[in-house]
Amino acid sequence: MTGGPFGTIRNASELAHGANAGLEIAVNLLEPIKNEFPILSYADLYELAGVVAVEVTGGPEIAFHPGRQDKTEGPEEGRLPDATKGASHLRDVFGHMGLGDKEIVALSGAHTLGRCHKDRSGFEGAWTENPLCFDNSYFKELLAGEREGLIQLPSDKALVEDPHFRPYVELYAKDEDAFFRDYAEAHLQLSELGFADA
Ligand code: HEM
Repeated sequence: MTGGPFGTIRNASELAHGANAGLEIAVNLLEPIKNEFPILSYADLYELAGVVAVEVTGGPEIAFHPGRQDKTEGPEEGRLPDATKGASHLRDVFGHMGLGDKEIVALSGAHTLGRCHKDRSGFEGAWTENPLCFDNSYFKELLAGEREGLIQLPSDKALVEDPHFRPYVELYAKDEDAFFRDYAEAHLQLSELGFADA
């Protein structure tokens, strides 16, 4: 199992990875908070920002345990998922982080928030009608199929097309509590990769 949050996204070299386009905006927004609370490591600060973002937009509470140590060297480019690829690629990338089918589908539900930008990923548009609200609408849209004005990436569509992913999409579309429970667990797991058992 490899990877984990070590705060290295603060480095210009990692921000320059294609899959991180646009993330310098979030990194820069967090810098004044780091200056005010230097006791927080960058790794803890970025993870805390993630759980707060999910919570304030209406999503589940996610446990947060501080204590991550920052590293100086980031990962090599090419470890993040490629939106133009399908199920086996997703299993490969997330498998290296110890995450399985349920976690892949649940975590993809974070696309209930935000949108794609042509000048960053090459894709354009939001996944849901209300991209500032964390709910299960991403899964409802996936099952309803593509429609004008909203986006579905090839990697999103893989979740409805793959017979092992699809049952989770169906479950989360009809049962938001199940989505919130599995999302919170998977997010916690991802946020504590490589972090001593707390
Ligand atoms: C399953 C594999 C995934 C792929 C291929 C993928 C790909 C992408 C792409 C291409 C964008 C658009 C970037 C842009 O143009 O600005 C995006 C945005 C986003 N992704 Fe993912 N993603 C994946 C998983 C995740 C996960 C696991 C999370 C969080 C738990 C996540 C959270 C987000 C959010 C919140 C945005 C919106 C950013 C914004 O509004 O600027 N994604 N993703």
